[in-house]
Amino acid sequence: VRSATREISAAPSDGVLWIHPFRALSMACGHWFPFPSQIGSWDSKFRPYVKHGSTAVGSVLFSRTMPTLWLADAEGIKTVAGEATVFQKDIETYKTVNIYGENLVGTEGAEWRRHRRVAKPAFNEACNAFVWTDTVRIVNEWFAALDAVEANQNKKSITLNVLKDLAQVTLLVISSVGFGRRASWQQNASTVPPPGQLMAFGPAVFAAVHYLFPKALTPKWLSALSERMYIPVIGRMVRDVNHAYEALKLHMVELVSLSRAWVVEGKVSNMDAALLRNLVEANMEDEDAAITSYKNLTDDELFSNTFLFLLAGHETTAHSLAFAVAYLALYPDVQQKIYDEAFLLWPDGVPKTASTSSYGELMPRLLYTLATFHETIRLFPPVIRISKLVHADTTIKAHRFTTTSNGDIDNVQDISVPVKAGSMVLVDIRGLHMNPMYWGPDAESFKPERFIDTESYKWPRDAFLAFSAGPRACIGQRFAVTESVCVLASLVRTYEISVPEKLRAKPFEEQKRSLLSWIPGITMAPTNCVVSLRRRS
Ligand code: HEM
Repeated sequence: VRSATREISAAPSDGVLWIHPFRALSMACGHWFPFPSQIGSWDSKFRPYVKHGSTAVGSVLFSRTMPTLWLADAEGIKTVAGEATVFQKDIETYKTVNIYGENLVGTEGAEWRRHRRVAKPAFNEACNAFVWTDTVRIVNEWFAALDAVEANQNKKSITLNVLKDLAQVTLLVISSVGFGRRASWQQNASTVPPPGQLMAFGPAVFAAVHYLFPKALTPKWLSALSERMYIPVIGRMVRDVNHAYEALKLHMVELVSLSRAWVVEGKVSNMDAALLRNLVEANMEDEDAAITSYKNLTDDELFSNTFLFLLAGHETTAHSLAFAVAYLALYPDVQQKIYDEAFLLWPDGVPKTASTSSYGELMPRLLYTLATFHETIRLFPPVIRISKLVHADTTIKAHRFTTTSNGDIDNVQDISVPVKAGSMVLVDIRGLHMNPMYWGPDAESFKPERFIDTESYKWPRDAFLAFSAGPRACIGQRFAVTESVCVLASLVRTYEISVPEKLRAKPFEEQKRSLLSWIPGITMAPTNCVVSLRRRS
């Protein structure tokens, strides 16, 4: 440990990192340990960097006696994100999502390029236009369901935890745009599965996401054994996990078979379910050749990417939207500005359907809504950190500084931190987002205006990393932003969002603590986005 500490001694050391930041234990006890002032805590924000007066802080990962450098520095992170051969993904940490095989997020180098080249062409402006039209269609279904609840309860407003509904919205959007599956809003766990299926589509995806960690932690022999004999305590759960993944696989087989048939019969247009079509076509090409052609996917990779996109394409966006809705309940002035923006677009209310051209016309007019979404994921980035393994000796730029009593950063000095091959660099997204060097002394406050450029101010692009950066940046960034802006504008145009009745008399800080509470999970997961919705006249 001592020699590992010496290797990164140019950065101040925070000591030993006892818990691997990407293991299940880090998620299980992430709220309490490491303590929030320590590096590696899910809730440390920028505190450890202030403690050490440096935007680069060293520590040693105990389980691998590996020197690790934590970075909350825009300049240093730009190098790490940009130099893809020196800083490679620590793919070990992505095994959890490799349930069905290798996929885009969990591969590196030539393998990763092969997956990315297959998927990338589907993420274009035509796809974003479909995201817009499908989101309008799906939020209308959601609003109709909300109105039905309101009418049933005979009340003027309803109170609900929006996360479940937003997960449903975002799942329906990725299923429709990416995979051509137009599922109904009404599906839930008790929906009778269609013939040949074990569960309805939506519930199968949610169950698989719910059981992601148990699935990754259960050895194959235990899964098989649980189907043959009674295993006390955990047997039932293991069987439920098996059931969920089998149910999802059956749906994926159906999606793939349909798409394959359409491709063979030449029935698909270039735009329809482009993501699925790309994956399927790559799987069909060169069937007899060895897997050396870049545009080729094995069956396992086809299913694994399908699962990955269903998961990554809805979970992060749903969590971000739920935090955003909680913020809108807490900050009525911000909500009013979104309403004003949305009213100009839709004076008669959100239309029941939208044409694909409305994306290009309306999206650029929702600048404040976009700023609000960005500000939400600055404060609550779903992915809070990314690990990279260092493959060659190199140096990383960072800064030393002092902090004044009002939180201002002072005496900033450039430093260069040498890192050796075999070390790990942890890109601390939440730390960077809370760094006052870029976001000012009020970096922890919610202010969408900081994402609006003016003549004298350009918001610091390099200090915003919610979608990562460089070649491994999120492939679905524009997809997520289009969908989220459309959901937020439509929701605010249709409903007034407020803090729920039982919190109204409480002090603001308590309301905030309650509505913005979260737990560590695959991503930062909101736990209590309970708001009151009243339909606007
Ligand atoms: C608010 C929503 C989203 C956020 C904040 C987000 C964030 C991120 C981040 C930080 C990464 C890099 C992860 C890493 O390197 O470990 C990433 C990668 C990825 N995201 Fe997203 N994402 C969002 C929505 C989406 C959507 C809607 C899709 C698909 C439709 C998607 C698909 C992916 C995929 C496939 C990757 C892996 C890309 C690669 O490694 O080449 N994401 N995302």
